[in-house]
Amino acid sequence: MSKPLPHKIAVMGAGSWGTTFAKVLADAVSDQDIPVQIWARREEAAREINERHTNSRYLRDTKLPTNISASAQIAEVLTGADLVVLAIPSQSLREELAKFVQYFEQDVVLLSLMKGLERGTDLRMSEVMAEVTGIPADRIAVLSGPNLAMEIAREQPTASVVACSNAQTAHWIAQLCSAPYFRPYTNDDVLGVELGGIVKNIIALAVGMCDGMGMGDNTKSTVITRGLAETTRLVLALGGRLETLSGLSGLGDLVATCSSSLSRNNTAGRLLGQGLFLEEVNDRMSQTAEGIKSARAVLDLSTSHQVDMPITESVVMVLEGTLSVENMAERLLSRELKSEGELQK
Ligand SMILES: NC(=O)c1ccc[n+]([C@@H]2O[C@H](COP(=O)([O-])OP(=O)(O)OC[C@H]3O[C@@H](n4cnc5c(N)ncnc54)[C@H](O)[C@@H]3O)[C@@H](O)[C@H]2O)c1
Ligand SMILES: O=P(O)(O)OC[C@H](O)CO
Repeated sequence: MSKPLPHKIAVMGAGSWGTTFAKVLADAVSDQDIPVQIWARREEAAREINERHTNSRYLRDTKLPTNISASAQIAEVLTGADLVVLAIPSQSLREELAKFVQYFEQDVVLLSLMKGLERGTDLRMSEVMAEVTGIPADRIAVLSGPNLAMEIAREQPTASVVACSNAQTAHWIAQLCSAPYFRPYTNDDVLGVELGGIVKNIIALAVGMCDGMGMGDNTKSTVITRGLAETTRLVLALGGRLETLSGLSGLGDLVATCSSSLSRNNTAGRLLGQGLFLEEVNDRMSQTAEGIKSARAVLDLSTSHQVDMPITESVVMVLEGTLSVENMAERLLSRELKSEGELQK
């Protein structure tokens, strides 16, 4: 028997992707009378969405569907929601979830849109969600793919992946976010899908650095390709599947993020490559660039599983001030020669 439609969908986070994905959901379920409600931290943001159907801070002139409402009250948004979508910065998830958990409905399904690894624990967001809420894995899913929010807000066609250990849950969510301009596939390799989305942010920082230093397409293509190789080594060492990395949440997202000036990680890398200090870059970024915070956690995770991730390691060194961007290429190119096909640790 298939799972019944939800009574209500809650989206926690009124930033760039939370608001855009709320639009995807609202467009997907528009003929089914399912309300979509966004939780915004700021009252003014909630009021703007309700009264003007816009979120101008993040999505400029995008008009949001009228079946989206917003509130700054956590209890109001979560009450009655059978699907809760989480779209806040990864490093704040644990703290925010602790406030949300008391309002979750009995059989709620959680969907993470986040692409970061928790510093200090090296946990993926789906793992933090399981740990904090006690909700079983068959009701925790992640969505990841080449999904630059601004393009999707403009309804430019794209695809994505809904990953859950339970195929029925993944299919249920995929149906709920299948819009004319958004096509979700399903996958049961949650680890592979999630890690692809996390590591590509760090590779995009590295590609941005190359760009900022004026390097050309050969260099950037080399970083993207070898970035995929080190992502693959990590995913395989942790039990994910090789084919996930050639899919939308692996290669697809890596290519989109590393080649787009809309990417915050790519932009942050470019600014570092142009010689700005990290503090200056952080000051200029008004939105979340997950790779900056996750890079150290990814390196720690790889070290604890003896996985070699030289690009990630170099990015961490640049971020932590122990390597200059100018010396990054020399550090990477002077390593011992090896066979291209080595996908093991
Ligand atoms: N923007 C994209 O194109 C995109 C696409 C795919 C995935 N993602 C991922 O989705 C997640 C959210 O990204 P986004 O683009 O919506 O970020 P954003 O910076 O645009 O918005 C983050 C939102 O979270 C809110 N928030 C709630 N609690 C917070 C707290 N404790 N600290 C700080 N902010 C808090 C902020 O007010 C803001 O509305 C990230 O993990 C990102 O990697 C983003
Ligand atoms: O803007 P970024 O760098 O956070 O990337 C956004 C999305 O993850 C692209 O899929």
